Parts: sequence; structure tokens; C-alpha cells
Amino acid sequence: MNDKKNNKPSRSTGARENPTSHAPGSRREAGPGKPGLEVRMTAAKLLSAAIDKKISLDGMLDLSHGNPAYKALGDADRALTRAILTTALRHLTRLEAAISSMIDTPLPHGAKSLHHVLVVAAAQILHLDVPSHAAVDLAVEQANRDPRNRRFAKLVNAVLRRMVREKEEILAATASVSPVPDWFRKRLVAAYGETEADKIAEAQLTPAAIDLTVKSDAKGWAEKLGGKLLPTGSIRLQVFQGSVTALEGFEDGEWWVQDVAASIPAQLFGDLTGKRIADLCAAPGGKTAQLVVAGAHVIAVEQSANRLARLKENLARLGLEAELSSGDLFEFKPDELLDGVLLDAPCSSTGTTRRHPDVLWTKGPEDIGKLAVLQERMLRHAVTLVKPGGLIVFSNCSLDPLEGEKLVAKVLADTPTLERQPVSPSDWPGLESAVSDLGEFRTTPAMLPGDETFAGGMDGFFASVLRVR
Ligand SMILES: C[S@@+](CC[C@H](N)C(=O)[O-])C[C@H]1O[C@@H](n2cnc3c(N)ncnc32)[C@H](O)[C@@H]1O
Repeated sequence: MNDKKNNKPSRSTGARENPTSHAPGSRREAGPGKPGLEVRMTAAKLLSAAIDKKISLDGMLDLSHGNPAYKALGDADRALTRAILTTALRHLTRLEAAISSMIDTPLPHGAKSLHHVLVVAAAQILHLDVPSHAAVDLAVEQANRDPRNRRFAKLVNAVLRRMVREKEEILAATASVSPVPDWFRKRLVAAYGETEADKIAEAQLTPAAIDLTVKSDAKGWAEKLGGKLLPTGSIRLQVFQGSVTALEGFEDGEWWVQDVAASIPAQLFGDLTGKRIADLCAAPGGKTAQLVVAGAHVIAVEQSANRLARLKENLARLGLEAELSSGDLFEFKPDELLDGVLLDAPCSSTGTTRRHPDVLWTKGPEDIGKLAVLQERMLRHAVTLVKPGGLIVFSNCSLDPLEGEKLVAKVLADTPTLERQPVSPSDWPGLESAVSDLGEFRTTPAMLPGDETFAGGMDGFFASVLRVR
């Protein structure tokens, strides 16, 4: 168990999430045809791939290149599979604590598939708006069908039925377990202190709100869409069922989806009218779009051909133009030095766990170290591309100082041609606490409180503005 102190669960912790307005197989008894079994089997299989093989959920759930069993499901079944998986991963430490508290003898070492069957069922029983009896019956059926697990079918039945009966007590009893893995909590505590670390960990239990960045007239669009205008000029939507692509303004390219924290780095350049800016890690292009709208001539550099194609589509929908440069940023050499570079570097993404709860299970401390080395090389290369007086904005969506504050401090320490241009907290009313003493942005999912109508929180992001002397 992963006990932590003095931390109450957020109001969302025990909330039931409605995975889909229609969840086939979840509404009926598991009869002879076993409706819904395919969904649970796929969920257990993909959970195993994420936890045991460290395969990213986004990749597996991709409709073009993703997992074949997942792709073969119908729309509603895919939605339910996704909901089960994200819920299981988000609440994993507490689900595991709940399961082990109900088993006298620990499961045999190596009984991984049984573990995944139990976690998939527990996620439904404790957190999803699907009938619990179907979750139990289908888990028992899964155990019975697997020769490795058949002898545990009775145990599965007993544990899960008890979980249904004692749901509220179990939720209360496991609320003191940290919702993040030990390795990550240790790093959070080292960086933010115990109290803040636990607030951040707790915040990752709440699915992220949908934020939009608009081309213009943020106030007008907030009113039209019934959204809330945030301190950055982003619009936060109320929780809704359905697709954002059906909302007013999408087809006309008036806005794009971008977490409020992700909208900050591109704004840190100040006036960009007529400036030549390279966006070195550009796809899918949320920040490229911001830079273009701000009046810059943007060169969008991206090494992944698929992701560059997505960026192109996104810009086309928005009616925006940028120069596209396909390839490795280390090979990118502009004809003349640039006015600025945005380096939104690839990172561990630990600030995005509200939308990507697999990150904490597919990545580990060793990834953070490796990514920090790559980011440092990228930043040093960026310095060579910018003219004296020009700016580099270095950003990423990691919560780890090794990929943010420490990295920038290290590069500044041995690059005399580079200086920090501090951000002034007074320029960011409502987000003052996100600006550090050194004038760097450090947002966390525990920031930006919500209210009755709008969810709170924002992605964890780091952003620093550097001037080339
Ligand atoms: C964090 S994402 C960028 C998100 C983007 N800035 C946005 O706001 O939409 C990082 C991107 O960097 C790209 N990338 C990684 N290494 C690269 C390299 N060496 N050269 C160019 N692009 C790279 C990845 O393919 C990925 O699309």
C-alpha cells in the first residue's frame, strides 16, 4: 500500500463517470451470448499491455494503427473500453489496495492476467456508471475461460460481490492511498513538498476539462459556447457528452482544443508582428496556430511525417498558414538567424496525467533522465538559430524539474550568450502563483480552482523565456 498522510479525496474521487450514453453489454445480464465480454477482455488485455509492456494507451486506441481487437469493436463498445481503461489506470493504486484488502492470501506471483481481470471489474464497480452485476459476471466468465485463472473463478466472484456490497466503505478506506505510483510521488514530494505533491496527485483523478483557444473575440465565443473565460484568454467548456467537433465555430476554424496551460508558452513572446519564428517541435500545431494568429511568420519543424500531416490538416481547418519543415530539428538550419524559437520539447508528459493516466505506468524515472538529456541538446541547438536580441521559449508538459527548472539553469550556467527574461506575475492576473521567483512558468493540475459549473485544474507545464545576447 501506498499510504499518504493528511490528504482527503477530492470530490471527484468517488464520483461515477458515465462512460457513454449507450454502453452495450453493460446493460444486460451476461447471458449465453455473453454480451459485453469482448469489451472486458479487450480492456484487460490493453491494461496488461500498458502496465506490463509499457505501451502507450493513445497508440493502442488509435483507430488507424491501434490494437486490432479494439478497432474491431463498435463505436459504443470502444467508448466503454476506453472509459474502463482510463478509469482503471487513473485509480489503479486504490483499486489494487481495495482488491488486496479483500484477499487473505496474496495472488500468486505472476498471476498478472487475473490481476487485470479484477482491476477491470473493480474500476466498473467502484467508479463507472455500468451495472455492477454485469461487471462481476463477466469477470468470472473471463477467469473461467482462461486455463491459468479457472481455479480462481470462485475467488473472483466472492471478491467482486463483496466489493459491490461494501462499495462506499471500500472507497472511504482506500481514499488515504496515494493515487500515483511510489516512484512518482517521491519525485513530486522532492520538487513540491508533501502537501502540494499530494494535491497534485489527487488532482490527477479528475478528468481534464476541455479548453479552447480562439483566433479572436474570446469573450464573445465564451458567451456563445456557454464557456468560462480563463485568465489566459482560453475558454473552458462545461462538462458535456458529445463531440467538440459538433460545436459552433469548429467547422469554420474559429478555435482549437488546447489545454489552458499549453496556451501559455506561445504567449510569452510578446508582440510577434512580422517576426520570423521557428516552432521546433510543432505537431499537432496548437502553438504553431497561436504564433501565426499573433502575426508571426512561422516555420513549423516536425520530424514525424504522420504528425506533420495532422498539423497541416489542423492549420487548413483554421485557415492559417505556416511554412512546414519536415525532419529532425537538429538538421534544421534557417537561411538567416531567426527572431525567435519556440521549443516545446518532447517530454515525460507527467503534467498531462488527467487526460493520459497511463503515463505514470508506461514511463519511469529513467525516461525522465533520458528525455532531459535530449531536451538539453535541443535547447543548446535552439540557441544557435536565434539572432542577438531574439527569444527562445522553452516549454514542456512535464512536472519534473529535471526537464524544466534544472535543465534551464544548467544551460544558462555555461552559455554566456543566453539570459533569462523573467515573466512578471502581474502580467498574469489569476495565475500569479504559477510564476516562480525566477520568473518562469510552473503550472500544475492542482492550480486554477473550479466551481459549481466548471471543473478546475490545468496541465502541468514549464515555460521559460530566454534571450540571446
Ligand atoms: C510535445 S509535442 C509538441 C506539441 C506541439 N508544440 C503543440 O503545441 O501542438 C513534441 C513534438 O516534437 C516532435 N519531435 C520530437 N523530436 C523531434 C526532433 N528531433 N525534431 C523535430 N521534431 C521532433 C514530436 O514528433 C512531437 O510532435
